[in-house]
Amino acid sequence: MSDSTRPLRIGIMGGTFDPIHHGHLVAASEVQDVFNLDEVIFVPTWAQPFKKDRRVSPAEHRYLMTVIATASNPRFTVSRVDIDRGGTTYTIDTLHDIMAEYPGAELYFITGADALAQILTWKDNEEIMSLAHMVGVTRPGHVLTDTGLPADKISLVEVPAMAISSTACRRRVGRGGPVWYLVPDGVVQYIRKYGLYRMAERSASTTSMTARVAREQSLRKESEGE
Ligand SMILES: Nc1ncnc2c1ncn2[C@@H]1O[C@H](COP(=O)(O)OP(=O)(O)OP(=O)(O)O)[C@@H](O)[C@H]1O
Ligand SMILES: O=C(O)c1ccc[n+]([C@@H]2O[C@H](COP(=O)([O-])O)[C@@H](O)[C@H]2O)c1
Repeated sequence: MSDSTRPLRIGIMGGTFDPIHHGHLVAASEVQDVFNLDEVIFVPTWAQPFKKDRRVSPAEHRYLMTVIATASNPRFTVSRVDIDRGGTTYTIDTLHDIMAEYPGAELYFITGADALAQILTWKDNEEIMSLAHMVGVTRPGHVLTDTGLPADKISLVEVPAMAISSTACRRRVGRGGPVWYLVPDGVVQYIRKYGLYRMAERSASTTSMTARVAREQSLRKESEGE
């Protein structure tokens, strides 16, 4: 329950969310509980600086999937600040935008162990840590550590292990596999409705088609005695 005499405590979960999955949701829910956060704001990126060489789904799809996934939790909201600002998504800008919307709030920026390990390479990371408390959460396959980071600015939280990544979800859909129970039901249906992540399937089938045509051509040449 929120205490009106203390500042609002706002969690921020930034992510590419392509698609959002239960690993993101469990992490946010656990941190909300541990720090008694009034709200956790999910902030889909526009262009994450370290993912610029990747194909990423249009921001509106990622935003809508995030809205669908979080709709049932009264403490979860979704912000468009990174999408509407556009350009490269730097967390320092995210924090300034959220601070402008919630003056005086205490900010808690939530990251998985993999993202936390890179934080010293983020733009203006010292200022980031002066504006928000960083909360690193456990993630299967990654070591959660605060080595080299200022102890008073970081907390480490163990969350139920969810061995899920957006990459694995995209690959599953691409090969026609299920993502039920890895992502919320509404997100499964959204992915199907808009045919997201089928490129991998198409390019795989194109590749196998190309290989088959080449094989057929070489067999024909052999039989024609060339
Ligand atoms: N299974 C998980 N458990 C804990 N934290 C997670 C998990 N998946 C993602 N996160 C954290 O959520 C934030 C947003 O992650 P992101 O949207 O990049 O998902 P991802 O699964 O890592 O995506 P991709 O596979 O496309 O790189 C990051 O801080 C990341 O570390
Ligand atoms: O500010 C930076 O330099 C920076 C560099 C890499 C990642 N981030 C942020 O880290 C969050 C998680 O990103 P991602 O791609 O792992 O979902 C997201 O909010 C990104 O904007 C931020």
